Amino acid sequence: MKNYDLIVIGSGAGGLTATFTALGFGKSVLVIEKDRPGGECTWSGCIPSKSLINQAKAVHTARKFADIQVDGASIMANVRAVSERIYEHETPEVLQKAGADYLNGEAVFVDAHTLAVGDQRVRGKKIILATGSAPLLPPIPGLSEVAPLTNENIFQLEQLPESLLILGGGVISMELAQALNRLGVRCTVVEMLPEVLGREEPEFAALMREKLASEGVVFQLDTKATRVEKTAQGIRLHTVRGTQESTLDAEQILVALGRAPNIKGMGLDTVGIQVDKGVVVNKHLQTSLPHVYACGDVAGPYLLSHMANYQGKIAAMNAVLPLPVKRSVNYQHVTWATFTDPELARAGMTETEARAQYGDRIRVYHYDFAKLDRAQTKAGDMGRIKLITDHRARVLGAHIIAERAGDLIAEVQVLKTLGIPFSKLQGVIHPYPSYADALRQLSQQVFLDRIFQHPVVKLFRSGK
Ligand SMILES: Cc1cc2nc3c(=O)[nH]c(=O)nc-3n(C[C@H](O)[C@H](O)[C@H](O)COP(=O)(O)OP(=O)(O)OC[C@H]3O[C@@H](n4cnc5c(N)ncnc54)[C@H](O)[C@@H]3O)c2cc1C
Ligand SMILES: NC(=O)c1ccc[n+]([C@@H]2O[C@H](COP(=O)([O-])OP(=O)(O)OC[C@H]3O[C@@H](n4cnc5c(N)ncnc54)[C@H](O)[C@@H]3O)[C@@H](O)[C@H]2O)c1
Repeated sequence: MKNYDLIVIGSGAGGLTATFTALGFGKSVLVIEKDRPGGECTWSGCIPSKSLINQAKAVHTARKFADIQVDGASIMANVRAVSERIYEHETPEVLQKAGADYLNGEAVFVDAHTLAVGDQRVRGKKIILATGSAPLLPPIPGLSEVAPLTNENIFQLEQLPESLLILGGGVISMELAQALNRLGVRCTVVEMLPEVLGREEPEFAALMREKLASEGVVFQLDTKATRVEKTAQGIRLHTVRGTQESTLDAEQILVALGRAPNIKGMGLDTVGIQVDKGVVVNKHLQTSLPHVYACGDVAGPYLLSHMANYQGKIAAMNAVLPLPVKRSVNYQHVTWATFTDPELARAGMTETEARAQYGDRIRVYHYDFAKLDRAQTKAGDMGRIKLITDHRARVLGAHIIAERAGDLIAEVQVLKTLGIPFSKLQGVIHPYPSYADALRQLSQQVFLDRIFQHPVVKLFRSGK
């Protein structure tokens, strides 16, 4: 039986990063993958969704100037072609060329160090679980019988449906509802909470919903799905809102209700690896078996590609380096973006979270892109920034809804992570007319506020 320094189970964002990190330290690494390398990001997540979003945005823009007919089949073929292009950098051959061994199959624990892959047995001094997550399918009567769409099969569609019910008003729902609606699919979003995008600053989530609604997406908020059935035309969803029952009809239904960790059939219980919402890990990403680590969606808490990368690197270093002190994860500076149009990006806390922690000493600033020349050059370009700082202008939270918000947040993220007061940005030259200049303009506001908040200036002004 072959013995490895490290066995990585799963080759998505987390597993690939862990593999290349361990290889970089000259360790022997085996990657076990049941499907193709690349994982959700490449095949059924970030990449195909962003490709669909980009094409839908092009169609939406073109429609302002001409009568455009959408060819759903070629759009979906393009989506798949983009995934194949990304995959070229992640194939088993690429992994083997970098020095890893590769086994195709499902890994099952035989004992704490031994894994079975079909008939083969392999042994690892250390093991990393990077098996990701799958769409959560709640036990709504009739749902599994109608073979619903999920992120795992929607990008394989050859044709776009005429109409689509989307269960859940989270990130997947908002990104896909807008894109598909722009491509001519009538979308209805059913969300059980009073507002969509529950992880966002509430006023920005509302702005995003209003934007999508203005484009034609229908929202049923505060609404629970109770039953699903097949009809001659497609799908009928039974819902309840308070005490009011009703039905919604569409050609197909997409389930986007959150995720469940991929752990089934791996024998985790036989070797004593604890599982709660996901695989339970400590701050060093060790599971309840200290030589077994976990990273990415299977562990959480942030189900994001860049967080899987971040954790994958730390898990691999802790697993293979004989250092006396292990590295710890630090979630103080997490950021993410929702790639709707406009994009919605967040770094750090909401205002409510910041107030709960810092009380009324926080400062809150707002910026409207109506003041930004660049935004004015594009009709209908809406945008807002909400910035929350401590009394020394250090960023506690930032929320941007705007064109390129996912990129703009990176500048805020640098200041936040390095502890640089936001007011310092006012002295940094920015290109004109750029979207990023909005941040410089906002920093002038923060800079002036700092001056006016200074006790001496306050005293002087109160004496006037
Ligand atoms: C529609 C959609 C859009 C998204 N967009 C974004 C985005 O824009 N930005 C972002 O940051 N995140 C996005 N995400 C989230 C992102 O895709 C995930 O957080 C990320 O892919 C998780 O990486 P991972 O390595 O943990 O798992 P995965 O990428 O899921 O990889 C797990 C791998 O393990 C394999 N595997 C599972 N079980 C076994 C087993 N027993 N044996 C062997 N192999 C196994 C699987 O086949 C898979 O290849 C999106 C998700 C979805 C669904
Ligand atoms: N741009 C990005 O970074 C990006 C894009 C897509 C997905 N993702 C990741 O994928 C993960 C999964 O996305 P998701 O959209 O499936 O989950 P989500 O957690 O974002 O949203 C699920 C939504 O479904 C609602 N819901 C749950 N049960 C319901 C029910 N029975 N009836 C009606 N509504 C119900 C929830 O209230 C919630 O709003 C996210 O956590 C995110 O991290 C990230």
